[in-house]
Amino acid sequence: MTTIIDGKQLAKQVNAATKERVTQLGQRGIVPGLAVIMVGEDPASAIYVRNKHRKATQLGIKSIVRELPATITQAELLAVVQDYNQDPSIHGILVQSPLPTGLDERGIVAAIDPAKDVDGFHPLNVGKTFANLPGNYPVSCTPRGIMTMLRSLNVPLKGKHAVVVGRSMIVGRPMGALLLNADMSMTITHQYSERLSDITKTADVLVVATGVAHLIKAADVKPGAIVIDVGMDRDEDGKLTGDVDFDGVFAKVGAISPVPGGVGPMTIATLMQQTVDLCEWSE
Ligand SMILES: NC(=O)C1=CN([C@@H]2O[C@H](COP(=O)(O)OP(=O)(O)OC[C@H]3O[C@@H](n4cnc5c(N)ncnc54)[C@H](OP(=O)(O)O)[C@@H]3O)[C@@H](O)[C@H]2O)C=CC1
Ligand SMILES: Nc1nc(=O)c2c([nH]1)NC[C@@H]1CN(c3ccc(C(=O)N[C@@H](CCC(=O)O)C(=O)O)cc3)C=[N+]21
Repeated sequence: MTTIIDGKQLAKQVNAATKERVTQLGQRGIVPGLAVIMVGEDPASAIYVRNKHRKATQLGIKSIVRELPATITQAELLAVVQDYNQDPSIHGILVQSPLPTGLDERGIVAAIDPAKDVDGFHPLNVGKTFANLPGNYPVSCTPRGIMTMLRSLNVPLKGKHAVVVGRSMIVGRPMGALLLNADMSMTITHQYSERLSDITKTADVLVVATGVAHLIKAADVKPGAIVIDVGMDRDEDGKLTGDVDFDGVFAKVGAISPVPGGVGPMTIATLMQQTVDLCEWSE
C-alpha cells in the first residue's frame, strides 16, 4: 500500500499550530509582520505572492506586499530592504524570485537583516545550515517543509540514503544539507550527473526539484522508496504537474507526495511558521 503524503492536510496542521502561537503573541500585544517584496510582473510569482498574503492574513500575521516596477534600480531596491530592516513591526522579509534581469539577487538577499531573513537565503543562514550549527536561525522554507513531511511518516531516516535531484540555492542544496543533518547518507545530483537513474535507484528518500516534467519514472526508483516531488511544471495540456511520473511510479514506491497538494502548501505553511519563529526569537 502506497502512502500519499498529503501536503494540504499536513499544512492545515502546521497552520493551526502557527495560528495558536499568533494568538499567544497577541495576548502580549505582539503581531508578527511579514513583508513580501515583488519586483516586476512575473505571473507565476504573482500567484504565489497572493497565496502567501491570503494565508498570512488568515493566521493573524500582518502581511505587507510591496509591488515594485521592473525598472527599479539596485540602489532603490536596497533602500526598500533597509527600510524593512529598520521597521520593528516587520519580523520577516522575503524578496520573491526571480528578480528581473539587471538586478543582482545575491546582493539584495545579502542586504536583508539575517534575523529577518524568512526565506533563509542570507549567506550567514545558509552557512549555519550547512555547518549544522545549533541555535535559532531560518532555513529555506521548501526543504524545511519537506523535513516536516518526512518526519510525519514516522519512519527512521538515520543511516538511510537520500538522493536529491537538483542543486539550486532555494531547494536542492539546502535540502541536501537538512537530510545530511538528519544523519542520512546524502547524494546531490544535477544536469551533469552520469547514470542518474543508477543513483536515484539507490535512494531510500528521493527528493526531485528540477523543473523537468516527469523526469523520474518507475524505472528510476527503488521499490518502497519515499518520493518527494518539488516540481511545479506544466504538462502538454497546460495542467500543473510534477517532476515525477506520479501514475507510473505510484505502485512501486512506499510513499509519494502529489503535485498539486504536496510540497507547495507545505512551503507556504513553513513560511508562516518561520515568520512566527523570527518574531518569537526577536523578543
Ligand atoms: N513547491 C514549491 O514550494 C517550490 C517548487 N519549486 C519548483 O521546483 C522546481 C525546481 O526549482 P528550482 O530548484 O528553483 O529550479 P532551478 O532551475 O534553479 O534548478 C533546477 C535544478 O535541476 C537540475 N536539473 C535540470 N534538469 C535536469 C536533468 N535533466 N537531470 C538532472 N538534473 C536536472 C539543474 O541542474 P544544473 O544545476 O546542473 O543546471 C538544477 O540544479 C521547479 O519546477 C520549481 O517551480 C521551486 C521552489 C519551491
Ligand atoms: N523568495 C522566494 N521564496 C519562495 O518560497 C519562492 C520564490 N521566491 N519563488 C518561487 C518559488 C515557488 N514557490 C511556491 C510556493 C507555493 C506553491 C503552491 O502553493 N503550490 C500549490 C499549487 C499552486 C497552483 O495551483 O498554481 C500546490 O502545489 O498545491 C508553489 C510554489 C515558492 N517560491
